[in-house]
Amino acid sequence: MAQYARTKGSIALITLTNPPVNALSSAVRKGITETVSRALNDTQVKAVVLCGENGQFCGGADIKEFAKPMSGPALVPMIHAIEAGEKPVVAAIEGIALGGGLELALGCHYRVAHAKARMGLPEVTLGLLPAAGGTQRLPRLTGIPTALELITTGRHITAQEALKLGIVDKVTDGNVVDAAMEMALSVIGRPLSPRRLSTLSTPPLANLDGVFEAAMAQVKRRSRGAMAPVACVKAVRAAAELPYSQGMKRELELMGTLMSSGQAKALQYCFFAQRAVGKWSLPNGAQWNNSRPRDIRTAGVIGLGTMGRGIVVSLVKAGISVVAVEMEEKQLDLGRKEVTGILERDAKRRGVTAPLHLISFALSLQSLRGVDLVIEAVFEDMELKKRVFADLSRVCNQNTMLCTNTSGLDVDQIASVTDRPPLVVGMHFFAPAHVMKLLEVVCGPRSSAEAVATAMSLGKRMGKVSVAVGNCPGFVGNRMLKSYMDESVFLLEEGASPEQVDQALEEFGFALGIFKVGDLSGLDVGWRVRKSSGLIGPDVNPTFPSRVRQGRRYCPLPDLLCEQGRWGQKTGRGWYLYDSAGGRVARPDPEIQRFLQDYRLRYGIPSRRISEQEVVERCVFALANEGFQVLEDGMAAGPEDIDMVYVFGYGWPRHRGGPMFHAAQVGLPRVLQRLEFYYRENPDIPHLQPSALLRRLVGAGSPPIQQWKQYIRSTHSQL
Ligand SMILES: CCCCCCCC(=O)CC(=O)SCCNC(=O)CCNC(=O)[C@H](O)C(C)(C)COP(=O)(O)OP(=O)(O)OC[C@H]1O[C@@H](n2cnc3c(N)ncnc32)[C@H](O)[C@@H]1OP(=O)(O)O
Ligand SMILES: NC(=O)C1=CN([C@@H]2O[C@H](COP(=O)(O)OP(=O)(O)OC[C@H]3O[C@@H](n4cnc5c(N)ncnc54)[C@H](O)[C@@H]3O)[C@@H](O)[C@H]2O)C=CC1
Repeated sequence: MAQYARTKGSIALITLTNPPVNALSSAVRKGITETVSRALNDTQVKAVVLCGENGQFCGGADIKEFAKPMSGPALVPMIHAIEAGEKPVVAAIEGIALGGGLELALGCHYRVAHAKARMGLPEVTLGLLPAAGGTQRLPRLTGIPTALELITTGRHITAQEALKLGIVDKVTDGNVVDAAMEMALSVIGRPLSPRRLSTLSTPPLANLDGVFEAAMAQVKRRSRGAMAPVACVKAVRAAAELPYSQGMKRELELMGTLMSSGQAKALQYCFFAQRAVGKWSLPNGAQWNNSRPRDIRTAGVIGLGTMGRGIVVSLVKAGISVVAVEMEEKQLDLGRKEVTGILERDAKRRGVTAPLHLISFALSLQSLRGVDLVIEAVFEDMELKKRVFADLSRVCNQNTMLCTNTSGLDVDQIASVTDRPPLVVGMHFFAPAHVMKLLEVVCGPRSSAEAVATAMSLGKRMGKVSVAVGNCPGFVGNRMLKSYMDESVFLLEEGASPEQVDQALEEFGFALGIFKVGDLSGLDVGWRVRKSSGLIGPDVNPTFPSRVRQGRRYCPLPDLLCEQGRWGQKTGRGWYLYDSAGGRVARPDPEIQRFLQDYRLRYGIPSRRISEQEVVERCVFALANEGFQVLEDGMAAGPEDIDMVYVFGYGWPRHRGGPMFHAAQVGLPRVLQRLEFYYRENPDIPHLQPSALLRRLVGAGSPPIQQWKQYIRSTHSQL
């Protein structure tokens, strides 16, 4: 899988051939090893050019092989043989040089890149480090601070940046292989020692300790609980302090620990899961590769509140012309100001002009007549949404697709008031919509394949991870979130404090604990939903116990908090105390302690000490348990879909793979046993009752997550 050709008389051209990204599979490594040896031994050959076929240099190690026993030649000696050889080797980098691909290029003596090429060492995102000498060669080339930044973030850089950092020697707009050949011919006979990165010292740096301590503190803050970034800092430190051979030993040691860790497995699972969710299908056989999306050039957004603003920004940044509609002048002005501000700040950061010419603002739905697609983001109120969709049916061209950003209402009911149910889907964004990467595409029973394909592909165009989900209350993400949130407040009733619960969840890896998230999003939002769904308010039978609703345990704590005007950050008080309304720094509030104590006294609930383990298990296993139910109900195509919803929409720690992967990693029998235990203790909490699918999987010997679909008994899958 590496072709060999002799060109221009004295140049050996070695081409990596392993589509689509020329990953370094064992066959490719064997091919490179053999062809490099052939070139070095061929007396006619004076220099070598290494390139990849189909416009891609190399996407790095073959990630699929990580799960298998190692076979074929190892990468490290292969790269070493290139570097140590007595003939100049030039890497011709087109498309990508990532991970092992860039390490291979760093082993070459010269590097020429195409102007559109991208490079990077993204191993950290897979729970690994660049263990083919990347952590040792890059610091010697760029200096320690740059290497630390690139290796700990895994950031891709452009050819221009690579040139500036000295990672490549030349950038060309033309044919990169021709340019590399030209360079190869020009360097024949020049000494190679200064080009062998492993033989160089890292550039001196004052305050080495300070730099590494700051880097370590930064990675620990940025990726709480993740092992790989910490190992990356340690490996680069070895490059700074040890000779190359000992640095390589340290790199290997650290890699060994990471490779066998659950985190690397989780992150690699996420890599493939993220790609798998794009391959959607519907029960009628329509799927990603047989359904054509429409080309969307113009869109309308209705409602310029929290969500509408971010949706407008996302569409405009994808190059789509947008008509933004509000119902009143004041909201329109506020929305216009916010959208313009976000786009201008973003453009300034990137040194480009803000695409403000793509947006127009209006106060009437009539302005949406000619658009290709509309996304509605008005208040979460079924009657209002139905009125808007009925109006849209009348106003818009009969071909216009109509989408709703509802966070949980029945998309089919909304579609039913239109003249075009097949062209209606849910496009459920997450706040802030221009930042969060998740898009749930809600497929109603009458949504056409074309509509689903269009929403999925539009999401991708906006840089989102689009996940197709079924049409049930709360869809996938919010439906599951309910059990997680319920558990967290039940724990407060039983003796925990908001900060104790949050700390346990943040230790687990969540970016923010559940109570901090609540304060951030506004506690009044859920309060309104509970009122409108009849859980609280005048419709509730006053003779019913306060802590029971619809036959199950109910916790009125969030309602009581809202009644006191504690709506979270916006009011300066919620589960925590803030300096002022709109404040961001959460402080524990003694008043909340008293409030919880009084509450427990009033309802005669004994307060007990709750362990961190119980907090995490009850919240996280309840979440996964609902996930099994979502699968059984046919609302998500597979566990990967659920996991990507949580990783990209809810701040789930990626190095734990998502709630379903986490359950598999903990061990399904253990999850089942703990859920059984907690359900025995709390028979009034139905979501702790283990799902039938979980029991079936345990009964079948806990098959790997990739096989779970075979055990789902849904007869009415929506996907
Ligand atoms: C202890 C001993 C020492 C061991 C030494 C370890 C050496 C190391 O240092 C370890 C490594 O190299 S780890 C790998 C580093 N490389 C990466 O992370 C790049 C991963 N790929 C990408 O970012 C995008 O696919 C990319 C940017 C390349 C392309 O993006 P696109 O959006 O254009 O396309 P995708 O849909 O993402 O990809 C197309 C198909 O290619 C598959 N694929 C991509 N990279 C792969 C890779 N590195 N290995 C295996 N498969 C890979 C991808 O799954 C997709 O497949 P299908 O979904 O089936 O089409
Ligand atoms: N806030 C959140 O975190 C999320 C909200 N959603 C959903 O997005 C939708 C909007 O929510 P938010 O943006 O939070 O609400 P919001 O209250 O911030 O904004 C709603 C906007 O719609 C406007 N509006 C109401 N009726 C209208 C009409 N007939 N024509 C034009 N504009 C009208 C209002 O003036 C207001 O500016 C809801 O369905 C909500 O459930 C979805 C995901 C997350």
